[in-house]
Amino acid sequence: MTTPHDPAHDPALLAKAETLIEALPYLQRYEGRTFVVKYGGHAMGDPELARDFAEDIVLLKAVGINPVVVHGGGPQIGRMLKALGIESRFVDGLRVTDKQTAEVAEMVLAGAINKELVGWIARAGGKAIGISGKDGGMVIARKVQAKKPPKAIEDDGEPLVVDLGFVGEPDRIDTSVIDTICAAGMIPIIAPIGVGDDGETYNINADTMAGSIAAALGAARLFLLTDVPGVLDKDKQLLTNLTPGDIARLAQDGTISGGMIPKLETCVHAVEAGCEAAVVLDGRVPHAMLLEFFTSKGAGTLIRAD
Ligand SMILES: Nc1ncnc2c1ncn2[C@@H]1O[C@H](COP(=O)(O)OP(=O)(O)O)[C@@H](O)[C@H]1O
Ligand SMILES: CC(=O)N[C@@H](CCC(=O)OP(=O)(O)O)C(=O)O
Repeated sequence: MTTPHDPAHDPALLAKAETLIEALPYLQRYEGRTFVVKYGGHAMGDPELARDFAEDIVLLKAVGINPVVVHGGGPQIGRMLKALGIESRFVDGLRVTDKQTAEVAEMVLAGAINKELVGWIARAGGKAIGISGKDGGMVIARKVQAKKPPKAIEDDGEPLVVDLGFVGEPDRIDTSVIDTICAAGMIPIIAPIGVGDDGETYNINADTMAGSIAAALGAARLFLLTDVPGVLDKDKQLLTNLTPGDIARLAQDGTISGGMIPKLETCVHAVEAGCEAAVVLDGRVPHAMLLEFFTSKGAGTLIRAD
């Protein structure tokens, strides 16, 4: 004989219901708002994580939030350049981009990766439109000049200005293309490529692109998915809340370094220019974004203006 299953006393089912109820105030507060999510090239290698990511994005859309995805693809560009016998060189974390490299970057970002992500969203039951910053004249880029680190300072004491070639940063953003896609019930997937006033194609760092788009949209959140649990202190403990002032101190005392510096500069720019808050979180954790957003515990590091 079997005992009939009693859902009212099943602890696992009750826990699921509690999790949904815990999400209710967040759903009410953010309905109709925009979340910009940067999905980095490192996180894309694992198909299970890509599937989880797509499900999270489709869930956000289903509950009335407008997700806007900006993706990277640095490792994938590097592999394609290598296969073509072209060397990759980085200065200040930015890829030195000659004409041929710009063509490869556009092919990999706006072609292969962009359409792969559109496919993942479709498999999760959503509708995505894949575009780059060039489409609809959305992102007009200006050329970036990099300064080499202090050790490269020349004899006359002046930092050596390096010509990065066709590396850009957003100068002007027309958000009407994004608004149109969102209003049609679809999810924009954006490759970090822009066009200059000179008509040239510019390769834009994906964090920078996401931050500028979040600021232009006045997004409720900018999520930057990376390969660490968030910003860590000198004892490797997670710093859960930071302001631009805290970030300046952490940069000065050397707590943050490498790729985390431009990433946090992007967050500071975004929160000071109209985005409500930015979050650096671990893209290797399944459903990290949902945990951060829909539970009271949160995850990762939240950055708000002072
Ligand atoms: N204080 C810090 N906390 C966390 N990560 C840090 C810190 N300082 C430097 N980092 C480095 O920043 C890296 C994240 O930046 P980056 O490699 O540019 O990420 P992504 O490729 O995901 O854009 C981490 O993998 C880590 O090595
Ligand atoms: C100018 C510049 O460096 N552009 C980046 C664009 C891709 C990117 O940023 O990808 P991830 O987020 O995966 O690193 C590049 O060429 O690698």
